[in-house]
Amino acid sequence: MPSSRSPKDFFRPLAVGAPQPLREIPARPSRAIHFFDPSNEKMAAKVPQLVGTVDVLLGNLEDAVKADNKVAAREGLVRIASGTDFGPTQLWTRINALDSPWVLDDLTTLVPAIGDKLDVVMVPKVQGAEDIAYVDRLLAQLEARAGLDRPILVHAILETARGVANVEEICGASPRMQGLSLGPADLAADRRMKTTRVGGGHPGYLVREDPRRTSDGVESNDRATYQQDLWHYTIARMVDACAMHGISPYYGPFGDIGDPVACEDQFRNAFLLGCVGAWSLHPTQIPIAHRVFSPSVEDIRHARRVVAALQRDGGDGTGAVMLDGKMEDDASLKQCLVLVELAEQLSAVDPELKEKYAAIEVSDG
Ligand SMILES: CCC(=O)SCCNC(=O)CCNC(=O)[C@H](O)C(C)(C)COP(=O)(O)OP(=O)(O)OC[C@H]1O[C@@H](n2cnc3c(N)ncnc32)[C@H](O)[C@@H]1OP(=O)(O)O
Ligand SMILES: O=CC(=O)O
Ligand SMILES: [Mg+2]
Repeated sequence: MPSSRSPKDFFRPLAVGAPQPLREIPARPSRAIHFFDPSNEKMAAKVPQLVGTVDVLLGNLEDAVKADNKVAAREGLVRIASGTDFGPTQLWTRINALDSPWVLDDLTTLVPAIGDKLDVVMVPKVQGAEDIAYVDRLLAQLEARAGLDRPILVHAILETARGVANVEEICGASPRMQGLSLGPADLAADRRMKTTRVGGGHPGYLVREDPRRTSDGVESNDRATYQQDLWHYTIARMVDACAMHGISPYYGPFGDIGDPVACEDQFRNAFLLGCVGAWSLHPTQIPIAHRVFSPSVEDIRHARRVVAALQRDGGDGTGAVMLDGKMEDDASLKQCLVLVELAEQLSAVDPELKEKYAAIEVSDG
């Protein structure tokens, strides 16, 4: 709960006539948040065919859209959203930064025109709870004027040092908060990190094995090195802050479009640490994110076996059992239930996965 609003006011609409804030953020699958530039005709033309093949389509208005194209991008998004039936696919937008000359027009144009279709507004370069409070109030006023019956949710990008320092208060700043994404490119610049890439690792960020002496006492130069994850600390902080506030963490962009293997590794690290999805910048990154952020058949088989073992013969999930030589108890059951519930949510939107998960046979023992 943020300190700026008293608990009794936290779930009150911030404008007369605005929709009632949600008490719980619905866990809708969002394995890939696919970015497109609505001012780019080729990309825009691809949007209708991407509907149904990706969990989230995001019309990007901020970085990567040329300053001269900001108005065209905003208008393009209104046109695309008005003319497209998004079916099961969510529609998000990334507005311009709060100190930019475009953001006010972004919100005052989009909410009346397509507010009924917009699920989430992504806000870049969020520094603290005050940024979320500003967007929260403005959205409430615009929703009230537009007569919307459900609140538009807010997603913040974690891409400034101050934002990272304030991550907990950002997550708890509004009942609209849906999630956070790591923004490694802006964050690296803001922190004055000495990297030049958009996400991913760096060969210089490593640990080296200790020197080894051969039997005749000579030091071997053959020392293994292990590249480390530059983003581990920030992702871990983000995951904890999001879990504490019941919202979702995401890895952001992976700029090396031509390296799907490293992209998959970076996404998987985020998945294992607790993230629910990542950004896709190019159509080739959509299947990578969908694959990584969907638990494997093997993991679901194991998870169901643990659940079955602890609930066998009317068991209530407490106590300890042995399965394949390993101890399973209340805590491992909870981990397995995370995967089982995720498989159920994904089955509701992905018929191929539904079939795969449904075909899993769980053996006894
Ligand atoms: C770094 C911090 C951040 O803020 S990251 C988020 C902001 N950046 C973005 O949103 C970038 C989005 N992606 C892009 O601009 C492009 O994919 C980039 C990376 C420039 C590559 O484009 P391009 O050289 O055209 O790729 P390509 O020739 O392989 O494209 C093949 C066909 O696919 C299309 N395409 C490309 N990207 C998208 C996309 N994101 N969504 C929909 N369609 C896309 C291309 O237009 C091209 O189409 P066609 O086959 O020629 O008709
Ligand atoms: O907006 C994303 C980033 O990495 O910067
Ligand atoms: Mg950024």
